[in-house]
Amino acid sequence: MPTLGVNIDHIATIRQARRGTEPDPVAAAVIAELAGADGITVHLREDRRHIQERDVRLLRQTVRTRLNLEMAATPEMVAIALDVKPDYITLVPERREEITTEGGLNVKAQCDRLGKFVHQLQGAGIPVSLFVDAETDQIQASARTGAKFVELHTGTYANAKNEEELKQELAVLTKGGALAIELGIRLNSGHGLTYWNTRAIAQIAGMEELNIGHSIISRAVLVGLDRAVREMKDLINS
Ligand SMILES: CC(=O)[C@@H](O)[C@H](O)COP(=O)(O)O
Ligand SMILES: NCC(=O)COP(=O)(O)O
Repeated sequence: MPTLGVNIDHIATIRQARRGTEPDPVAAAVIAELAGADGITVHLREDRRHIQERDVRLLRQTVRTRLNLEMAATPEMVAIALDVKPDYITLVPERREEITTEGGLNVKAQCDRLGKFVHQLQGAGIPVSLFVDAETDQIQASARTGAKFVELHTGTYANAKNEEELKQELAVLTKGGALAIELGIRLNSGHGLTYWNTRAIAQIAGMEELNIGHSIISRAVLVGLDRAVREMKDLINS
């Protein structure tokens, strides 16, 4: 069964709404690890809309499991990564205007450029994963870059409108996963996974890690609200 990487970007999104200090993603990472997370994932976006460089540097010191740094393939981000040295890096596409990551990298169109980043990062001892759609040509191109992992983008599967679409997308991911394994690439998946759609993805042969954030943090807000309100009432009444 795959391991679970908990993406804590969404904790930082709440903090950045007030540009304040809470909730602190570093504290969230500790709680996630104590609850059994096998890894912590953060996406340091170029526009710094949620996770900040400060978070990544502190997490490097505090995370006891694995720190997965998601980032765009740019010289600025590579310099940060080489300095921080996360346990692994996931290269992802970024568009400033997007609300969240909308699809996988076009590795086929930028095989040489991405290959250079992969070579530089893996040469420094940091395994690289490429966030890709489960398409044959993208997975084949990923293999040509020398990246050790791919992370299959599960967003289209997560957005399926009915059972038939869900089945179709699951078949696409299963086929893509099999191709990655056949080509000797290790397999992760993530994006949009929830308490309802994750099990089937966890059962794909060779799946090593699922990176899940939004659904876990959304649930945490709801299951934690009762206690938070009670604590404030107690404080007021004390
Ligand atoms: C690459 C990916 O699927 C996730 O990391 C996702 O992008 C989380 O970051 P955002 O919440 O900024 O989209
Ligand atoms: N790479 C996917 C990830 O880290 C989490 O995505 P989401 O669960 O927040 O959609």
